[in-house]
Amino acid sequence: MTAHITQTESVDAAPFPAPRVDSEVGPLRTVLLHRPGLELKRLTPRNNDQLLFDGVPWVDRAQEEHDAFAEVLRSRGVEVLLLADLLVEALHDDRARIAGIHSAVNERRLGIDLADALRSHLSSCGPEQLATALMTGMTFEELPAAEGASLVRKMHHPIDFAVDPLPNLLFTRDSSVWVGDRVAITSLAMPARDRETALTDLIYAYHSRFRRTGRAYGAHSAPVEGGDVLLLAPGVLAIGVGERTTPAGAESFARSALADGLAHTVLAVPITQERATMHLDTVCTMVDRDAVVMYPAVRDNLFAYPVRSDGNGGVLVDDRRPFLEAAAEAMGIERLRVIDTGLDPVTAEREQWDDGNNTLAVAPGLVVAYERNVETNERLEASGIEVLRISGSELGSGRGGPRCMSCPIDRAPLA
Ligand SMILES: NC(=O)NCCC[C@H](N)C(=O)O
Repeated sequence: MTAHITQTESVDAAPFPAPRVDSEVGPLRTVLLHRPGLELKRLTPRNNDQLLFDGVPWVDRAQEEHDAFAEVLRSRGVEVLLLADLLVEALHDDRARIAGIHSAVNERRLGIDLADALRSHLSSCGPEQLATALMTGMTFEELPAAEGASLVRKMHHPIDFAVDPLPNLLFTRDSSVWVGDRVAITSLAMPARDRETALTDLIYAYHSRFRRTGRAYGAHSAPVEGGDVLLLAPGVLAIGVGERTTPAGAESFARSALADGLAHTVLAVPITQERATMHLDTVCTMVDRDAVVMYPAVRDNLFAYPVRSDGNGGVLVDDRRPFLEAAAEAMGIERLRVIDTGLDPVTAEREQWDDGNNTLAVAPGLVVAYERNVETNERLEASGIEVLRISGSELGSGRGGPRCMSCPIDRAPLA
């Protein structure tokens, strides 16, 4: 599990206004994306399952699709920050370098000698080369030649990973999440993604842009992934509990958000523990102030445990209730509108698998969605939602859509 970095207390005048995110749909001003890079070229039919991809993507095309996604956002006035750029910039700080190297060198895998050698190799790298190693990983044959005598190295296959690649960096949604003016570094459940948070942690700790950003959640280790956290309205969070976020993760995230005054109500929402529904945002995302797009198969059996503060640093947990009812009440609205993703169960299941429900709101009633989910998009439009279509034939092989591939850093408040 990643150790969280204690944030520096620097009070340098920041050239950027303090960012914040209070909702899912407030006009998007700044977003963090990751343009897929060489780490995707590490995927093979032998390792793709373990690395959480459902196939082996055509990397050049995935990059083109991602560039088009970023361009759609820019064309709507959104500032796009790229994770690799932030990482390189942060790695100019020696403390960030130490943290990055520490996260990459696995002594259990490498043994003492090779771990030492790798540490000194990475220490000699410039910020760009180090960032590439941290994201792309290293095979044993890519280690510097000087370690040729290591038994560990001799006994590994040359293309085994000495440092694992991080192909799921593409899904920036999961490794950090903003609530109000604070950022939470999450705790990722799957070993293939564990190290991603070491990178978001060091970016938010050491990149000059985030020097004044406070932390939410703190150094908790119970799994919570950003794809499970929905900011339904200012002060109202929903947290999916399923394959990734655990009950303990939801409880500690809720406790922390309530104690910090970042939320008044947290809805813990059980979801089926399987790959197709790995996060809450695979079955439900907000498309307007009072509307969600939702997989019809879960519509009537999605429940929520409302969690509130007891006023004494503890929490009160209510009995479970239908999610839509509990959400509307906590949001202070009469009804949360639901746009179904197709009535025919086979189409609905196909489009859910292809992230039809995983939309990214650019503003109330304006979302980015994969073009392939034809029926879902038509239904959204029939309900008055404007859909910006992007292609995702290659991007989608990692099983994530526009919301998964984006971490909003700044949204304007809802009027
Ligand atoms: N929020 C999301 O649903 N993120 C998608 C993550 C996909 C990634 N391949 C994973 O299995 O974790």
